[in-house]
Amino acid sequence: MTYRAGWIHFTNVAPILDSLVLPPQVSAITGVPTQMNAALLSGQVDIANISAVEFIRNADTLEALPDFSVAVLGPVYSVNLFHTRPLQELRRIALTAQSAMSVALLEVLLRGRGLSPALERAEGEAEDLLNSGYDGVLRIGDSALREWYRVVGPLTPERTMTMLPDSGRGITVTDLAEEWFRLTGHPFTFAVWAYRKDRPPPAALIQAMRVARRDGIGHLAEVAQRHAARLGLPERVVQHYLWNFRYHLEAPDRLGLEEFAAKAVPGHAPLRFGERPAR
Ligand SMILES: C=C(O[C@@H]1C=C(C(=O)O)C=C[C@H]1O)C(=O)O
Repeated sequence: MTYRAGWIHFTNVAPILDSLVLPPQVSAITGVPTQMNAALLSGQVDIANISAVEFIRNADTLEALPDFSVAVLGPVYSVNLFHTRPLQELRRIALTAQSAMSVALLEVLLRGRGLSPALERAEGEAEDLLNSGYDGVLRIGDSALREWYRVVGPLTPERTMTMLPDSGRGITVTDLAEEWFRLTGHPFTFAVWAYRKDRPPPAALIQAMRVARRDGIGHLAEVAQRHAARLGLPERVVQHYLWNFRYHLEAPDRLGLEEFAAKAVPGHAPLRFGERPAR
């Protein structure tokens, strides 16, 4: 019987997925986070790299691979709130329907500051939405990375990624993972590779994913070059963006995940992970 995978194939997982050779009898589909979350929860696929909040919400039926994550310590560059007034004055924020995780994180961060602006789903470019009645726009993934760079770039030899300002063109960019770090001192884990407890992945798939990740991280400059061309961004931006991710769900990433779970989904079932690979 075929084992079905669902991949959120944003650039941030290119170092794992680009060189992945699926074992025989494993098939894969791709989509944005909310599509892959739904595909896993409905049983359309058996494993997917899903929004960590959906893993937490469904902890009674799901388990996650113990050594795969999309996490960061500090800024992520691609989960951004673009806004035209100070955070405490925001009245109307446009959310993206692609994302479950960033919406849950935004809610936690707003609640922590005692803020309650209206949150509405609306698609489109951040700048267009900011010109049409919204004072905040939440965007994720490749388009958020591109819009961030359009607002705060360009990079010069004197201005590296971490030195870029947080505003430009009258727009401030609040990086939600950096806000999380300021609040907790922990990494933020955006995605885990989850599967239904009764449908664990074949060992050959996990092995192939580990080989692909090693290969991707070992050839990060080439991965960055390929995707920079596709995204229309400088190679240096994409390379920094990619090396900044934590792909191994290490102890700090789990700590961040557990802390987020306690804040966002109080009373959730215990989070379950498959066995750790031998060291
Ligand atoms: C950091 C990101 O991570 C992704 C964001 C997700 C979400 O917001 O639901 C889900 C999976 C992650 O891979 C991003 O795409 O910008």
